[in-house]
Amino acid sequence: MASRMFIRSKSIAFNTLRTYSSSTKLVDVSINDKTGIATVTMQRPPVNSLNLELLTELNGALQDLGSKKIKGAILTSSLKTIFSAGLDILEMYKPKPERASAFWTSLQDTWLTLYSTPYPTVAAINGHSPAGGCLLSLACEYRIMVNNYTIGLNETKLGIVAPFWFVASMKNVISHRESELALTSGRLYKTDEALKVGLIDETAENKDDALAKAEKFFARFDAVNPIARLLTKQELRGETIKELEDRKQEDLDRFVGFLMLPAVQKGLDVYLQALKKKQ
Ligand SMILES: CCCCCCCC/C=C/CC(=O)SCCNC(=O)CCNC(=O)[C@H](O)C(C)(C)COP(=O)(O)OP(=O)(O)OC[C@H]1O[C@@H](n2cnc3c(N)ncnc32)[C@H](O)[C@@H]1OP(=O)(O)O
Repeated sequence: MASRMFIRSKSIAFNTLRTYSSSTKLVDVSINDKTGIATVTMQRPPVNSLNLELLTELNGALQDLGSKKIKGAILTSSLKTIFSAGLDILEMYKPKPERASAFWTSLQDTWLTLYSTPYPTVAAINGHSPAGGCLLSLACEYRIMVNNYTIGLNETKLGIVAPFWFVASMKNVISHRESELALTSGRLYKTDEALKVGLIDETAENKDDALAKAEKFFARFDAVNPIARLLTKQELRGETIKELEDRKQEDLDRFVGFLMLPAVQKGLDVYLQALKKKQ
């Protein structure tokens, strides 16, 4: 983990700022050359559900930013009412074991990259953000959420269990007690409720407001030594990162084994049917 961060901290010092824009099919990255702020936009309609391809592109984009001199990165969505619907349930429903392994590994890797970025990160949560969507935002350093949406780790509502690093991500942001209440009941918080428990840091009127507030958050570091900032982040996050790095294979085996259980497949089937019937 230490090497993950140190390599990137060197790149902060040696690269120069330049205008940058890159768009893959599922992720758009742009760097504002005046502010030095990168905006990473997930764009997988209809709901930005996280499949193998989106996660692979997102991880690549976040890693690339580690070699550029940026002031910070904002993670957001191109969709009007959804940040991310979480993991693509179709990746878990009747999966081929090899695809399920690649999918889960890409989620682990994306979380590891985002949780340990050398640059500051803000989630501009411009829509609903259940489960894996909430996980992505929890991996950022700061969360700004547009009013009247929902966020939370609702895994138990799908009959599945949030892995230890999902739980740790939440416990590192809100209290142990609130995490227990939230996770066991699969609670989705409305924006104002999320603010009250500290799951998000600020609310916003709309996406533009969220982006403007993110810029102000990054300005907090103008007078802070970037290496001191990074080492402090590493100190605070290192233990959680190391636990997943040490238990990555065990976590993968559990995930694939869990998906193969008939009761889990039945639960996902019921949940998917309910989602489709909603219309
Ligand atoms: C011990 C180790 C065990 C490990 C266990 C595994 C742990 C893994 C943890 C999982 C975390 C997850 O992320 S699971 C995903 C959880 N996500 C949700 O519960 C969200 C479900 N979706 C919604 O609530 C809503 O779609 C929405 C609020 C996000 C948006 O609502 P809206 O009304 O705008 O859109 P629709 O509901 O009509 O959806 C449009 C379209 O998208 C399909 N859809 C929605 N969400 C997902 C999804 N997560 N994956 C795949 N597909 C999704 C929905 O069915 C609609 O499809 P159709 O147009 O075909 O009907």
